[in-house]
Amino acid sequence: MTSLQLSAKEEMVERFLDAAARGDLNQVSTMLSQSSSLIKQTGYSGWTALMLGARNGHYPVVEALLAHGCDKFSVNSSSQTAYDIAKFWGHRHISNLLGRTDDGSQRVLPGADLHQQENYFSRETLDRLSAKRTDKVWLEDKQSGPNTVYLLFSNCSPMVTSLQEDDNAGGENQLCRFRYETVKDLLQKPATVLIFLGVEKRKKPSSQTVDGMREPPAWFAVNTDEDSAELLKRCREKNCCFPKTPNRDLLKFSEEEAGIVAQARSVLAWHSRYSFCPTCGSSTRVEEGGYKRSCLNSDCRSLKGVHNTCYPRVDPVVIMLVIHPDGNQCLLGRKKIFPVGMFSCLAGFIEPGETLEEAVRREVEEESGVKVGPVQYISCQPWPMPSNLMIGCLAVAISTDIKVDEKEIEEARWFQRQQVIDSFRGTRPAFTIPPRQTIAHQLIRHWIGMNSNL
Ligand SMILES: NC(=O)C1=CN([C@@H]2O[C@H](COP(=O)(O)OP(=O)(O)OC[C@H]3O[C@@H](n4cnc5c(N)ncnc54)[C@H](O)[C@@H]3O)[C@@H](O)[C@H]2O)C=CC1
Ligand SMILES: [Mg+2]
Ligand SMILES: [Mg+2]
Ligand SMILES: [Mg+2]
Ligand SMILES: [Zn+2]
Repeated sequence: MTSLQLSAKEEMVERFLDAAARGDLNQVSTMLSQSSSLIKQTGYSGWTALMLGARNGHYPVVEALLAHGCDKFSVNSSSQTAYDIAKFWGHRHISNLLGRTDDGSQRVLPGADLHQQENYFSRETLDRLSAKRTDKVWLEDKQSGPNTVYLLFSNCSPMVTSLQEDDNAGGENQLCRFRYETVKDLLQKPATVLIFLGVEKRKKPSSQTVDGMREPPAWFAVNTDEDSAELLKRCREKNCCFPKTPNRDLLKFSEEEAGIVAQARSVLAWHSRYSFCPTCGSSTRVEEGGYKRSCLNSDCRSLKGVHNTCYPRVDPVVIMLVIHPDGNQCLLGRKKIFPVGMFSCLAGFIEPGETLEEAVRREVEEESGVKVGPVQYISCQPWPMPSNLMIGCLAVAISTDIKVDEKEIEEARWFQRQQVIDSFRGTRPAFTIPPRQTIAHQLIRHWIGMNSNL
């Protein structure tokens, strides 16, 4: 396409991108002051100004774009961020700048790659204030506070409002929020479980108003055995519901709400499964803002010393993308229950007395027959179904013959890097990639972004 065929706007975007690629800081700054939206535009190459500045080693341009608040996590069509590009081309000073976390911790851990992937269910919107869980007076005061927020759960599913897709950034479900007056009768019922989730994290001090002087709102989750139709009557909005496909619907929240749901649902699921003392079978009492169950039998061993049976459990699971020794293929598998055509990373529960590296090697060999050498941790994800912690790793295979364990896996296959890229793009997909909310999706994306030939 010649420049004559470009619209005025497209032409401006191309001039801006060209300035960033050439390292013309003056022109980049001038154009940004005229039109700030240029910062997120991509040209025909699918690259942003930040990516082009990073590709060509223009530190001042990258610095200026970051100062203007550009999104350093946006990716090009090969799923690479500006950081990946700078690192690949050996512009260390730029990859260090792009990889820097806000607290400057990269300087404390030199050489560490601190550009951590944020996974769905991982965002901490609330400050858990765990020290307040034993402060009964403070907790009771918070329960009836005028700005306290309650979430209602039935059978460990949250009550939600279903939104049209564009109503809410990234989410189709929104948690229904209640005040004390609407739920206070429920709190009196013996079967109700109340969890203190935390208080809202303070926003930056710049937005200080009269409101800013108040204590941040506390959040609680309530699970009751009241009939779900009765619970819905408390809600004045028309389209509130308890989702019919609870697990799938947990993937439809905004990032902020997903983190809260992960916390609440895992703790509530623990209560629903551990109502009696695991040590002696007696009844238990809920304590510490819903974070402890103490045995009511005064002779019980669980009351002496610290017993992990009194606290909510987390089950660690390793999930790994196994890379072929040639570096250009990855191993994916499918379970019978997966949607048709979907392949995902292999995964498995860590067993007692096992390191995460050994768990990766054992699970991969059990499920696919492939032997694994080096293992590298990448990122993790709370997975509240009911309370797993998915520990995401890359692993390098040292053998390649596949022999699946048919009890666990229907099929496992090596996929070429190009097949994976095509599947991300949706062009001639060889298989379906798991949804973006899963750490499996993010691990596959990470590998694609890591060692591509730009
Ligand atoms: N977020 C994500 O991207 C993904 C999440 N997952 C989650 O990881 C979990 C584990 O993966 P699998 O391949 O099923 O594990 P797996 O390969 O260890 O096999 C599951 C079997 O392990 C046994 N097991 C051992 N400890 C267990 C425990 N604490 N809880 C339940 N079963 C236990 C059971 O016999 C179960 O049938 C799944 O339940 C799934 O929810 C799995 C894949 C992707
Ligand atoms: Mg498995
Ligand atoms: Mg297994
Ligand atoms: Mg297993
Ligand atoms: Zn007991």
